Amino acid sequence: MSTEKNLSSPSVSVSGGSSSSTSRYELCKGFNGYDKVLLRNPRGSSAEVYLYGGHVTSWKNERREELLFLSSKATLKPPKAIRGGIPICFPQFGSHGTIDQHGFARNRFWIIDNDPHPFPTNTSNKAFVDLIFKPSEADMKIWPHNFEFRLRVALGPGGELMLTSRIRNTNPEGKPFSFTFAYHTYFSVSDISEVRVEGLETLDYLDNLQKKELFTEQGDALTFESEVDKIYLSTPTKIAILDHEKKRTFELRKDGLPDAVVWNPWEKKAKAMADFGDDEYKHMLCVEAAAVEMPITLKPGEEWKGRLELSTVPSSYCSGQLDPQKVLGGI
Ligand SMILES: O=P(O)(O)OC[C@H]1O[C@H](O)[C@H](O)[C@@H](O)[C@@H]1O
Repeated sequence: MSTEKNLSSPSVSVSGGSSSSTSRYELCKGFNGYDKVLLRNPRGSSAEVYLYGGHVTSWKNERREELLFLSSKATLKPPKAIRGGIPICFPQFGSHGTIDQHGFARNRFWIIDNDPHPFPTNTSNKAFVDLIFKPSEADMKIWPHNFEFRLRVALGPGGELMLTSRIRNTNPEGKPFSFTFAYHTYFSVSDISEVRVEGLETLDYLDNLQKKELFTEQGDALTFESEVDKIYLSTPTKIAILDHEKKRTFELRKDGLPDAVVWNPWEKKAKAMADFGDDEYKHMLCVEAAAVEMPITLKPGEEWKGRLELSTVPSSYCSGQLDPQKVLGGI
């Protein structure tokens, strides 16, 4: 079954969030009849978010080109998470803890929050949706904490995709909790051998393929010739993913998320994944804004905010400009 006919196909839609003359989003039925939210901006860019997982599955530019990778074998069958797009890993990233891989936010149903907590709103952003996820009693048996997880997904005027997570500790009896987190973004790339990542050179990383041991990256931009699964520590707020063949550079900006995970399963692991095509590793790269090394701790009443912004620029504009010193200096 093709992805177009499944996870990406819109059907009947209902407008929502009509606090202004233009609606902020449309609610449609997507794959298997599951609800998804469609965001569009007037210049033609768009994004799609399934309520299952609060999961962004599509982000298209003005020319309607898909910018995120979504596997042709992706399914929407709870409790399986959707393979591709932007899964939310919470309250645990990977196997760094005692609960299931990547936590449970990615395989729970979120709801639309039409009355979100006060949010600093950029008036030029007309396309956005607020989602909320609160744990059920069953979730509290897995992870015994009360929380409210608010996710805003917005499409900027220039087609940039912005995700803001706000997680609040609502434990009644004064109990703090700690969590790890990632926006597990799957970027669509023309050919993995033509891709380089700038902004992570010379940094320390934990290598998941080598028992999470600590190493230091060499001075060059990252390129890819084999499986990679690394957690870069204390990374700059800007990272660039250059796709030479497409002459396109993704810019990833993040806030509140010090780490960055880089993952490509390569051939052998790709073949072992039921919801991933054998050759699809050539056309994707995960670069994940994350907080893994130092878990985030919240006391009751406290809130944490983690923000991701994705945009694209022509490669020639960006290449070579993201040297770590400039990036760290915020230039
Ligand atoms: O298959 P999933 O549970 O979605 O995980 C997919 C991948 O996610 C992250 O990038 C981890 O670092 C990898 O170790 C993991 O294989």
